[in-house]
Amino acid sequence: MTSKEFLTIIKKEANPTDYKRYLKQLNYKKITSDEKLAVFEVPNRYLASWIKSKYKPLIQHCFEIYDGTKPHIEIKITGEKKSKKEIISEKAKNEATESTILNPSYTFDSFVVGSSNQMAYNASLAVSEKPGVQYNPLFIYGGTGLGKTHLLQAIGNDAIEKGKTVIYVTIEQFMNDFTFSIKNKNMEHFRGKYRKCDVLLIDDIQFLSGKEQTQEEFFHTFNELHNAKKQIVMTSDRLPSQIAGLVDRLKSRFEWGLTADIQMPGLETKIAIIEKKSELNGINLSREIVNYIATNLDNSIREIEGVLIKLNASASLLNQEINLELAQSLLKEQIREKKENIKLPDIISLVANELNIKPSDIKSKKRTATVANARRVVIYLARELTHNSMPDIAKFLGMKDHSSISKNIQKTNKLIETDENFKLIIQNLKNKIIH
Ligand SMILES: Nc1ncnc2c1ncn2[C@@H]1O[C@H](COP(=O)(O)OP(=O)(O)OP(=O)(O)O)[C@@H](O)[C@H]1O
Repeated sequence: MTSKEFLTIIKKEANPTDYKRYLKQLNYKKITSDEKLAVFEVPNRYLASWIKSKYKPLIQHCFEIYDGTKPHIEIKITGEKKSKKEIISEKAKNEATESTILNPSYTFDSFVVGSSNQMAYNASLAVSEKPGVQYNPLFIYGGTGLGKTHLLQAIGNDAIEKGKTVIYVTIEQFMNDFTFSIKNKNMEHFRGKYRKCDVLLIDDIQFLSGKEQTQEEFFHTFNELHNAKKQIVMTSDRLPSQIAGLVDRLKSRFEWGLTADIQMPGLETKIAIIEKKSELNGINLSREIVNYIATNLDNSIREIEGVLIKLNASASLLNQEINLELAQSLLKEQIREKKENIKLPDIISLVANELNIKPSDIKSKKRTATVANARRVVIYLARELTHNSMPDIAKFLGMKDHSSISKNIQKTNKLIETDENFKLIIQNLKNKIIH
């Protein structure tokens, strides 16, 4: 993203007066190669601290919707130079202390409800009306980019308005905060912070997997809050029982309250979301374009949002109206680029990693149920997400001919229709490869 593109995006998202007076002066410099830190410059210290306190989440949101990254934001003063050591220690401190930064646009009002997310929405609303009373903990799960964080933060925004103390963190931030506190012998502060809030919101809890010490600490945090009837809400890309490397006592606790899933919405809800998002961003789209986007994108709402922003940015950079041709060419280009970037070995390593087998097993002659299943998933994803032909895929996997590829795909399609859990696994893998 260029600095100009960034300004076009944030202009649509921010309050117009704030944009004109302050945000326009943001100069986007670069994102680090690991996509973890985006650097901006502004002319003075006052502006830097104002933007940091008020607009950091929205700036992050712009990255998220534009290209699916979620970097930390650093705002430097033009011409100011910091030593590498200073930058690293600042980043560690930020990671450790950043919490309760909620995106103000993630509210219940801006969330479109349909059958795919009705239960999660109703449960979130009930929790925010009476925290700690019903559904404790609430565990929201589903594929990436389908609105879990949106609902989680809507609960937070609502609870803050009601005067509650809210902590929102990703489990990664909780972990960083924990290790930072151990290192600095500041556990009392850490425990005081997490065990004294009214509402604890934890995003992406699946990353607790395998982190034994953090699980132990989180177990005590959980118990303390639960005993005190404080609300806990977590999100995850899978059910607690499917998080490998999570101790049983946490698995069972996560299912004490309510688990509610979010699925990819059907066509009507997708249309309503596109209409809502374009209205919120002041983007004018004809019904024809809305339908076109809704029927052609079915991976995640984040992807749809990204397309809307890109469409708007291209129209404004080209100084033309948004029309169907522009939408078609943008989508075609996006699909082509994606397919070119996805390689068969990447699919194999991701599937192997997610399904807990060795990548070499997939190309081997092994026929155990786990390996055969993983191979089938690889074949399906390779066909869906790359330009490779069936003979290409067969050759790559060392299989006899393309008829076995086609049989595998038929079997996978059947499983997707009949097995909800399998469908979720496929959807998750697809999203992980695409984003
Ligand atoms: N039903 C909805 N109504 C309005 N906006 C939605 C809805 N579902 C998703 N979105 C939007 O889609 C974007 C992605 O959603 P969100 O970040 O909440 O996804 P997620 O499920 O938490 O994904 P991840 O697991 O990758 O973190 C957000 O900008 C959110 O506002």
